[in-house]
Amino acid sequence: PLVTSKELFTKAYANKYAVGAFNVNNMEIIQGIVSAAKTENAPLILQVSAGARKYASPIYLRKLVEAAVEDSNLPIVLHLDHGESFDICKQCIDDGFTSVMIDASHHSFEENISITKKVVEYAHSKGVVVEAELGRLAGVEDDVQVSEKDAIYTNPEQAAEFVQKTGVDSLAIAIGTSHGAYKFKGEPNLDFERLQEIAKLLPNFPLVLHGASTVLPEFLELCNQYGGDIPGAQGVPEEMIRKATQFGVCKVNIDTDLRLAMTAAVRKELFADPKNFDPRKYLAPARTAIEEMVRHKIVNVLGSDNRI
Ligand SMILES: O=C(COP(=O)(O)O)NO
Ligand SMILES: [Ca+2]
Ligand code: NA
Ligand SMILES: [Zn+2]
Repeated sequence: PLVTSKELFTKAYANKYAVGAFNVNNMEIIQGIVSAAKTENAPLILQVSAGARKYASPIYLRKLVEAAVEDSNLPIVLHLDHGESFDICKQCIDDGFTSVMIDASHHSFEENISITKKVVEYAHSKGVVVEAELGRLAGVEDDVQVSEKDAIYTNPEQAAEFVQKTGVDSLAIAIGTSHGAYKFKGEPNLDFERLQEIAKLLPNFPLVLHGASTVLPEFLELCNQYGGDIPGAQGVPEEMIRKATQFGVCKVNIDTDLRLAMTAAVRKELFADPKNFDPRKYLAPARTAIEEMVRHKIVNVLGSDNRI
């Protein structure tokens, strides 16, 4: 069924695992993710960004997710990723989303609180849960560009005050991750002391990790082997994500690893069969690549297998 993340996060927190939140843009991506979760008996968050709504149009994504729920019978959350305003959050809530993120983290602390509070009031009146963000990730999130200097890590005391004043259901934090395929200049590292401090001040409160793709080398190499040009990309090592799930992180956002898996499979297939012009011939392997990658994440990184 279509569910909110409330119970999913309560169980994830108690058992120290995280629920995968995967960005979706089309049918094959959704099918790949959902079949992986079905195989592994894992709860699932399918998240839609503003860019995805523009690309596929809201109604197609909504209906595709409805089909996924009906076909898989999994507990699935339909979540708005990086909602930029109260209006888009309201629109998605009215459209049947069970969870929305209001990302007002680039505003002042006070402004972030007031916008988030407004979304929480409306969402809760409709039985929908809210994710907000405090702190700034660098990197690219569709059309949200944050430069390195503006990236500010989450302040633990501010996080506690923010949650108390807004009534938000989960909080995306900045501890060193960033969006996209170029996450670290030097060695990858996350501020685990900061994470533990936030978790200590917000016991039993679900934290969200954005920019959590690993940029899996196998797909990076395949992309570059078959005509891609993605030099020097690197993500968050999987053991760091696993570690984060031990300190209150209940939702892990993954988009870039999906993109790389799909692109690698398509590039490889197009090279393999130059005579082919049936899209199904390169979209089916792409779907399978996504399915296998998501199964790997569920079992080896998130720990959300057999949690239904
Ligand atoms: O945070 C993300 C995705 O992050 P990645 O680019 O690391 O997949 N979406 O909101
Ligand atoms: Ca933000
Ligand atoms: Na989100
Ligand atoms: Zn994000």
